[in-house]
Amino acid sequence: MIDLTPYLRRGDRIVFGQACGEPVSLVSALIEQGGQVGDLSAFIATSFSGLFTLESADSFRLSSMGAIGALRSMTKAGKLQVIPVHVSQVAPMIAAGIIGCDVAMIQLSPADADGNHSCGLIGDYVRAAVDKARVVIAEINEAVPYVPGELIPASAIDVAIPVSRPPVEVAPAKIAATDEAIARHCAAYIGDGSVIQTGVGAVPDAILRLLGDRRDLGVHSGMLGDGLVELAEAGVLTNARKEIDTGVSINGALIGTRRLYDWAHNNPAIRMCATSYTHDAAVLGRLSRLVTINSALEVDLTGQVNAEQSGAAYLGGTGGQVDFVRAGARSPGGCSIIALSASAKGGSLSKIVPTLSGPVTTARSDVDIIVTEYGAAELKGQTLAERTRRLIAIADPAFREELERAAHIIQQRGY
Ligand SMILES: CC(=O)SCCNC(=O)CCNC(=O)[C@H](O)C(C)(C)COP(=O)(O)OP(=O)(O)OC[C@H]1O[C@@H](n2cnc3c(N)ncnc32)[C@H](O)[C@@H]1OP(=O)(O)O
Repeated sequence: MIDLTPYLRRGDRIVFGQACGEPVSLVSALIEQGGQVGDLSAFIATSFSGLFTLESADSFRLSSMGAIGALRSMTKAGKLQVIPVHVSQVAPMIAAGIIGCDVAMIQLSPADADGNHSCGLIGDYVRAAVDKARVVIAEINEAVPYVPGELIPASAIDVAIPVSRPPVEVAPAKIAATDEAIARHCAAYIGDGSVIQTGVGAVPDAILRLLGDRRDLGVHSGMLGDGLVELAEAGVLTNARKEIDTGVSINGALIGTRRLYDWAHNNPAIRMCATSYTHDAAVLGRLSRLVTINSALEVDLTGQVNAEQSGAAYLGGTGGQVDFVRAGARSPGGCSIIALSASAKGGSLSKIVPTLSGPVTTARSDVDIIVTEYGAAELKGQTLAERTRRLIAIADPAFREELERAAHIIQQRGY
């Protein structure tokens, strides 16, 4: 195991590459050795490695922009502090020193003939961390694909650690009947030439499976999963009609399995980008027919969306939701969809609620379309009363009467 202590100072603030770009060897070493250095803090946006546990939290203080993946249990135990921030703002905050970055710990592909390493599986805030850090420690993993796009020159790396081990993989989620029903309603908004932004998981995968008969789909997304490979191989994903990056799928994170990583290796049809490109309003504003699809925990009867907390429990995150909701809703011929199941906890809890139990992630003035397994509620430009009617129509039938009663009280009282 690499000895990190010569490179670290007491009180250092560390930024880790995230998701499947997590530098597993470096994180493991820091968990072992952090206590010897003392007073360390670290930021990571999401983690699927399983390395962050309640015990590992003793080595350094951890913060994140949400409670995604394995980070959820740490948030619950008070071992992880959440910074509410749009994905588009993480890199600028690192650059400005608001999210401290004395040390960048990242995972990269082997270098090309020009001495440049590909960011491989994660673009997003890696470059910002490299530019800001006093020390850049990079795990050079020969199992990481060389994905065209965001490159880090060898000269920017202070400590290069060669490793050879499979990078973190996230297996495709199991698709349930509810996911399929949600996907059908979402897919109705995706036509020939649409440009898709979506996350990874059961609903996005179910949507992609329904698009086999579309022509010339495009992608401009914060992340891509295995589901995209099939569409690309079937000739459906051509990016041919995009106004910018024609012929190329734009993304900031590959979250999937070896199948996706092999497909992306040296593939000119995909570009790994920083969030300053994937989530930037000016870039997104140049795309027509952009359909953005994100998820949530709750939606209230006026269309306010909560993707972060259920009561005191932090379960999700702000993510790129607002960046993409605004972009989709403004894109000519495009739209933005918030897709969620109508109920949680085995049907015992409605996700369409009179009042949110947590914060507003997407404002009702930004919201466009809400989809559940019972249909789509188009809210943009609708009055509060009409929104309430449309949202109750897509709520779980078991809760509709209760929601009608609550709506009546809200309407008498005034919204
Ligand atoms: C690489 C990058 O770009 S980083 C950006 C990462 N993305 C984000 O941060 C986006 C933020 N969004 C999210 O975190 C997710 O989409 C969520 C949390 C909003 C929804 O996640 P999903 O997994 O689709 O929701 P799902 O319905 O499966 O519920 C997840 C859990 O929350 C619980 N839950 C969901 N809704 C509710 C609710 N209204 N009340 C209570 N609990 C709820 C579920 O029971 C489930 O719990 P379990 O895991 O113990 O079974």
